[in-house]
Amino acid sequence: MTGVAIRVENLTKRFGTIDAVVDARFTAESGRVTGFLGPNGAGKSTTLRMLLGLIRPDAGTALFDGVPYMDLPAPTRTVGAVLDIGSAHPATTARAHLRTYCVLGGHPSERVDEVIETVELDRFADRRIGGYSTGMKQRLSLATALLGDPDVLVLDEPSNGLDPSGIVWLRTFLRNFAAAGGTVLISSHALGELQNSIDDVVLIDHGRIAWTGALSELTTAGDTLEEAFLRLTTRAGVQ
Ligand SMILES: Nc1ncnc2c1ncn2[C@@H]1O[C@H](COP(=O)(O)OP(=O)(O)OP(=O)(O)O)[C@@H](O)[C@H]1O
Repeated sequence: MTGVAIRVENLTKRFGTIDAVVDARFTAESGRVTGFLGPNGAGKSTTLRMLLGLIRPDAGTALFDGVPYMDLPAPTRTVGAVLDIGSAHPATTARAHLRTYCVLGGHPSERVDEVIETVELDRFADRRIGGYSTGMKQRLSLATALLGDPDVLVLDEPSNGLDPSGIVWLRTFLRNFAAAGGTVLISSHALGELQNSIDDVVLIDHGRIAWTGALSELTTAGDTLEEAFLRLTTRAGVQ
């Protein structure tokens, strides 16, 4: 992998009277797993959506190796994203879904079988997605993100619905992805699990970045990630 850092500078988004994200700055480095944490309504999804060009910021930039997502020459080869597991058509199979996205992304057709194997979806690949459990949908979403063999993964709550073995599998997968030089930005509320999975922390609260740095610095005082999170965030994140 080529080592693509994510740099967010002064990112700002307002919805009517709600300051969803205010002047956010942080980086996610290659070779590291960065946890993007914050209470409900803190601005995580809004930030990730701006990062991926799904909504336009009022101000600021989000760059992948210096380039906005929309200007990347082959975005799905640079960034694999999992934001919404509900978008696949229920009547189609995982294999057909992946074939469609493979063609759309201009990726070699062998990638379909490869990603099915990577996310261990082999047994379910020819079943209709409508009958999938949440965990199976999560694996399919990740498989879709991996089709372009990207350098960066941007994942919103990827462990939701995974069973314990799925959680261990995801943690190992993300650690190996980063060890190979990949960049991972992962949003989650599963703090106990994240403590075992991440290197760096970006904490957002009420739309503002409350803390960034290495997990080891955040927990130097013997705090768990959960204790540090509760110390640094206000009780009710929802605005
Ligand atoms: N399309 C929208 N229109 C109006 N308000 C929005 C919109 N999207 C987000 N918001 C508001 O912006 C704020 C930040 O929401 P966001 O979804 O980014 O938070 P979050 O940190 O991802 O929350 P959660 O952990 O609950 O998923 C919230 O107050 C939310 O209600």
